Amino acid sequence: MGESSICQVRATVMLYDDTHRRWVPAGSESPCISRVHIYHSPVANTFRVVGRKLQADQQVVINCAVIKGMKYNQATPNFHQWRDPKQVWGLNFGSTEDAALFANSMTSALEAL
Ligand SMILES: CC(=O)N[C@@H](Cc1ccccc1Cl)C(=O)N1CC[C@@H]2C=C[C@H]3CC[C@@H](C(=O)N4CC[C@@H]5C=C[C@H]6CC[C@@H](C(=O)O)N6C(=O)[C@H]54)N3C(=O)[C@H]21
Repeated sequence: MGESSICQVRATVMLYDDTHRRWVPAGSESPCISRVHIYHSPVANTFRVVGRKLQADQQVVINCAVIKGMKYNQATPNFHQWRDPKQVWGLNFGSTEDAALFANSMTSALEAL
Protein backbone atom coordinates (compact mmCIF):
# COMPACT_ATOMS: atom_id res chain seq x y z
CA MET A 1 0.00 0.00 0.00
CA GLY A 2 1.74 3.14 -1.20
CA GLU A 3 1.15 6.72 -0.26
CA SER A 4 -2.14 8.46 -0.88
CA SER A 5 -2.78 12.15 -1.36
CA ILE A 6 -4.99 13.65 1.36
CA CYS A 7 -5.14 17.06 -0.33
CA GLN A 8 -3.84 18.95 -3.32
CA VAL A 9 -3.70 22.71 -3.74
CA ARG A 10 -2.03 25.33 -5.90
CA ALA A 11 0.63 27.45 -4.24
CA THR A 12 3.95 29.12 -4.84
CA VAL A 13 6.44 27.31 -2.62
CA MET A 14 8.95 29.61 -0.91
CA LEU A 15 11.96 29.26 1.37
CA TYR A 16 13.27 31.86 3.76
CA ASP A 17 16.91 32.69 2.99
CA ASP A 18 18.32 33.56 6.43
CA THR A 19 21.62 34.82 4.99
CA HIS A 20 20.01 37.45 2.80
CA ARG A 21 16.95 37.77 4.99
CA ARG A 22 14.42 37.36 2.20
CA TRP A 23 11.94 34.84 0.85
CA VAL A 24 13.01 33.04 -2.30
CA PRO A 25 10.93 30.80 -4.56
CA ALA A 26 11.77 27.12 -4.01
CA GLY A 27 13.26 25.36 -7.01
CA SER A 28 14.38 28.35 -9.05
CA GLU A 29 14.71 32.13 -9.18
CA SER A 30 11.32 32.74 -10.76
CA PRO A 31 8.19 32.29 -8.62
CA CYS A 32 6.15 29.48 -10.11
CA ILE A 33 2.80 27.97 -9.22
CA SER A 34 3.07 24.38 -8.09
CA ARG A 35 0.60 21.62 -7.29
CA VAL A 36 1.23 20.81 -3.64
CA HIS A 37 0.03 17.56 -2.04
CA ILE A 38 0.10 16.16 1.45
CA TYR A 39 0.80 12.43 1.03
CA HIS A 40 -0.01 9.88 3.75
CA SER A 41 1.73 6.52 4.10
CA PRO A 42 -0.78 4.36 6.05
CA VAL A 43 1.73 1.58 6.80
CA ALA A 44 4.22 3.90 8.51
CA ASN A 45 1.61 6.55 9.47
CA THR A 46 3.83 9.27 8.07
CA PHE A 47 2.94 12.38 6.07
CA ARG A 48 4.95 14.55 3.73
CA VAL A 49 4.42 17.70 1.69
CA VAL A 50 5.34 17.24 -1.97
CA GLY A 51 5.06 19.99 -4.58
CA ARG A 52 5.73 19.90 -8.31
CA LYS A 53 5.77 22.83 -10.69
CA LEU A 54 2.69 23.03 -12.92
CA GLN A 55 4.92 23.82 -15.91
CA ALA A 56 6.16 21.12 -18.25
CA ASP A 57 9.20 19.95 -16.29
CA GLN A 58 7.12 19.14 -13.17
CA GLN A 59 10.23 19.87 -11.09
CA VAL A 60 9.82 18.79 -7.46
CA VAL A 61 10.16 22.00 -5.44
CA ILE A 62 9.32 20.63 -1.97
CA ASN A 63 9.54 17.16 -0.44
CA CYS A 64 9.30 17.77 3.28
CA ALA A 65 8.33 15.40 6.11
CA VAL A 66 5.54 16.50 8.46
CA ILE A 67 7.19 16.20 11.88
CA LYS A 68 5.13 15.37 15.02
CA GLY A 69 4.72 18.53 17.12
CA MET A 70 5.56 20.84 14.20
CA LYS A 71 3.96 24.30 14.48
CA TYR A 72 2.00 25.30 11.37
CA ASN A 73 1.70 29.11 11.25
CA GLN A 74 -1.14 30.68 9.27
CA ALA A 75 0.57 34.07 8.90
CA THR A 76 -2.17 35.42 6.60
CA PRO A 77 -5.30 33.94 4.97
CA ASN A 78 -3.20 32.85 1.97
CA PHE A 79 0.36 32.60 3.29
CA HIS A 80 1.20 29.80 5.72
CA GLN A 81 4.61 28.73 6.96
CA TRP A 82 6.44 26.20 9.08
CA ARG A 83 9.97 25.33 10.20
CA ASP A 84 11.77 22.08 9.44
CA PRO A 85 15.16 21.28 11.04
CA LYS A 86 17.03 23.12 8.29
CA GLN A 87 14.79 25.86 6.93
CA VAL A 88 11.51 27.75 6.93
CA TRP A 89 8.97 26.87 4.26
CA GLY A 90 6.24 29.22 3.07
CA LEU A 91 3.23 28.52 0.87
CA ASN A 92 1.68 31.42 -0.98
CA PHE A 93 -1.67 29.86 -1.93
CA GLY A 94 -3.52 30.55 -5.14
CA SER A 95 -6.70 31.15 -3.11
CA THR A 96 -7.79 31.42 0.50
CA GLU A 97 -9.96 28.35 -0.11
CA ASP A 98 -6.87 26.34 -1.05
CA ALA A 99 -5.12 27.75 2.01
CA ALA A 100 -7.95 26.61 4.29
CA LEU A 101 -8.09 23.17 2.66
CA PHE A 102 -4.35 22.69 3.11
CA ALA A 103 -4.40 23.97 6.70
CA ASN A 104 -7.24 21.57 7.60
CA SER A 105 -5.35 18.62 6.09
CA MET A 106 -2.09 19.64 7.75
CA THR A 107 -3.85 19.98 11.11
CA SER A 108 -5.41 16.52 10.69
CA ALA A 109 -2.02 15.07 9.76
CA LEU A 110 -0.35 16.62 12.83
CA GLU A 111 -3.15 15.29 15.04
CA ALA A 112 -2.72 11.79 13.59
CA LEU A 113 1.02 11.63 14.33
C1 LIG B 1 9.29 32.15 15.81
C2 LIG B 1 9.22 31.95 14.33
O1 LIG B 1 9.85 31.08 13.73
N1 LIG B 1 8.39 32.78 13.69
C3 LIG B 1 8.21 32.64 12.23
C4 LIG B 1 6.78 32.28 11.90
C5 LIG B 1 6.39 31.00 12.58
C6 LIG B 1 5.71 31.05 13.77
C7 LIG B 1 5.34 29.86 14.41
C8 LIG B 1 5.66 28.64 13.87
C9 LIG B 1 6.37 28.58 12.68
C10 LIG B 1 6.75 29.76 12.04
CL1 LIG B 1 7.65 29.67 10.57
C11 LIG B 1 8.52 33.98 11.58
O2 LIG B 1 8.23 35.01 12.16
N2 LIG B 1 9.08 33.97 10.34
C12 LIG B 1 9.62 32.82 9.63
C13 LIG B 1 10.57 33.47 8.60
C14 LIG B 1 9.82 34.73 8.25
C15 LIG B 1 10.60 35.80 7.62
C16 LIG B 1 10.38 37.10 7.63
C17 LIG B 1 9.44 37.88 8.46
C18 LIG B 1 9.00 39.08 7.61
C19 LIG B 1 7.57 39.29 7.98
C20 LIG B 1 7.06 37.87 8.21
C21 LIG B 1 6.67 37.25 6.90
O3 LIG B 1 7.43 36.48 6.33
N3 LIG B 1 5.50 37.60 6.32
C22 LIG B 1 4.37 38.33 6.95
C23 LIG B 1 3.19 37.86 6.09
C24 LIG B 1 3.84 37.89 4.70
C25 LIG B 1 3.14 37.18 3.60
C26 LIG B 1 3.64 36.67 2.50
C27 LIG B 1 5.02 36.26 2.22
C28 LIG B 1 5.24 36.19 0.69
C29 LIG B 1 6.65 36.58 0.51
C30 LIG B 1 6.86 37.67 1.56
C31 LIG B 1 6.37 39.01 1.00
O4 LIG B 1 5.28 39.45 1.40
O5 LIG B 1 7.11 39.52 0.13
N4 LIG B 1 5.98 37.25 2.67
C32 LIG B 1 6.13 37.71 3.94
O6 LIG B 1 6.98 38.57 4.20
C33 LIG B 1 5.17 37.22 4.96
N5 LIG B 1 8.19 37.14 8.72
C34 LIG B 1 8.06 35.96 9.30
O7 LIG B 1 6.95 35.46 9.46
C35 LIG B 1 9.29 35.20 9.58
